[in-house]
Amino acid sequence: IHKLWWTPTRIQNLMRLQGIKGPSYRLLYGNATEIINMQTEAMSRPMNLSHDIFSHVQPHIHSWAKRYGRNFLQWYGLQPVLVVTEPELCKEILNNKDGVYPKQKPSKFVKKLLGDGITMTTGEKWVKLRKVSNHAFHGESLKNMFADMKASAETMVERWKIHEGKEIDVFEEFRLYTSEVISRTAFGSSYLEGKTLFEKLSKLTIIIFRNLLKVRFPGMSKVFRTSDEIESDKLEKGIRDSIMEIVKKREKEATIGEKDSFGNDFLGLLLKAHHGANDKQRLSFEELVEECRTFYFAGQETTNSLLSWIVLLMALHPDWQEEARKEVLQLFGKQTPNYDGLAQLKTMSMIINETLRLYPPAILIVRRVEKEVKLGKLLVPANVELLVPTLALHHEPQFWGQDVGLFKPERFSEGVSKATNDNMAAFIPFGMGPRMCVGLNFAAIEAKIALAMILQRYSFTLSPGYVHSPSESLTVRPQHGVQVILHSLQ
Ligand code: HEM
Repeated sequence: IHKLWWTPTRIQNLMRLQGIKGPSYRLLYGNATEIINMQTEAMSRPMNLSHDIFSHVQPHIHSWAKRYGRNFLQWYGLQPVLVVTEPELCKEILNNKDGVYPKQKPSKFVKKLLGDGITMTTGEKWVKLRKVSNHAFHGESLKNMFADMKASAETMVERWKIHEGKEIDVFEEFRLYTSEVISRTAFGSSYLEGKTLFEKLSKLTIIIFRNLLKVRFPGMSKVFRTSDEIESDKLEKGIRDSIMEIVKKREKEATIGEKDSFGNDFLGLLLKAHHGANDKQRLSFEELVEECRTFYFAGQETTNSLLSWIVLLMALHPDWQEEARKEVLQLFGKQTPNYDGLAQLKTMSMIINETLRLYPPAILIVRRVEKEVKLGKLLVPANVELLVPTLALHHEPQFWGQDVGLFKPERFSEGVSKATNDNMAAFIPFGMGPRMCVGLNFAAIEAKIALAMILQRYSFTLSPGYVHSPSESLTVRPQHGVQVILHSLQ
């Protein structure tokens, strides 16, 4: 009774007294059933070709924010979740100056994907992991990865030759491309070598999303295991085995004891940290495997969706497609784009930003309150989760104007701070503060090189077969792919 009724009622009352309303807590399930029903209903309706996707993808947040106000309380089962869309509060949470808003505790399904790796962990362990990935995905290291990205993009556009004049599903194509890029650049491997690993990651992602809101009686898993629990255990083991194979192969190739013998890519750096002499910096084998799993996932899913949405938007807006092509041809002609030149693609950056605003691949950022804390004027009790809904902020007319749902890359013509009126929390596709995306620059270069090479060779129009259905499955992805017709420019 204490856990199921007294605590939720106390928290609900405490928040109501401070003006924070929300859908009422329901015994054991909280608002999980309502959320699932609203999402199922929204997904069952076809969507017209509009970019007003907020009410379609997150109908509960859309409708409850309207009904209860900018900040409201909802319940994932017994877990109270404070949804925060007030920019000042979002900033306070994400900047996390005093370390009072750590990452949420992952559910047992999420743990199978992300473990206690960089995206989930805190404290000294996070500092140690972040140091390795900062080194691997910034500055010179990033420049060194460019040749592999270019080669992967070349392979992709070569493959497209057989689709000239025909329909092509770019979501599927970018899945291969982004898998190839992260395999080659970070792990010195290839998509084919990691094929089963990616397939298992993809299946695990679907299971995780399916179970995010499922409520189970405490201790139930010890008595009865669902088919998803059994399947996810198998997938977790399969992923681990595939990663071990890649790691062992690299270890074998290396001459232990020689400087840099493990290589300078991400896997090489992880192995160096694993075999390193410094106790404090050393990674255990478990930590190494977790990091590989995280980057195989984070490095692929997000950029895959982003590239697909960009192509959709450029197919719908041929004027912007033409502008972007003009810029690429002016800078590179028909030559393969070079690393430094990519930074000068201004129109393309505007298109990327506007796509990230309308279709941010990562739509929720979650933190938790460990001990009672003052957030702005609100007193938030311990164990409440805080949810910063990126999609809601990116689709807020108060920040972006009444044309919020329109694709208008010109918003970003004078940079992000001008586009947001210095309201930093209005545009956070890569998060904000110390936990901001490690792969931001990597993703930007990966996207630009692919788009530049496509624009040099092809124009594209939307296929009549395309069905618009942005759906959430850890990232916002096109449920039925993005089909376009390719027209050769050669
Ligand atoms: C369009 C592409 C991408 C988007 C939209 C994106 C989005 C995000 C967001 C919103 C966060 C912050 C999460 C939070 O604060 O809780 C994040 C963190 C992270 N991202 Fe990305 N990401 C992208 C690409 C990548 C790539 C390519 C990689 C790897 C190469 C990557 C690796 C990570 C990692 C490791 C973190 C955790 C950082 C930490 O907690 O210190 N991401 N990403």
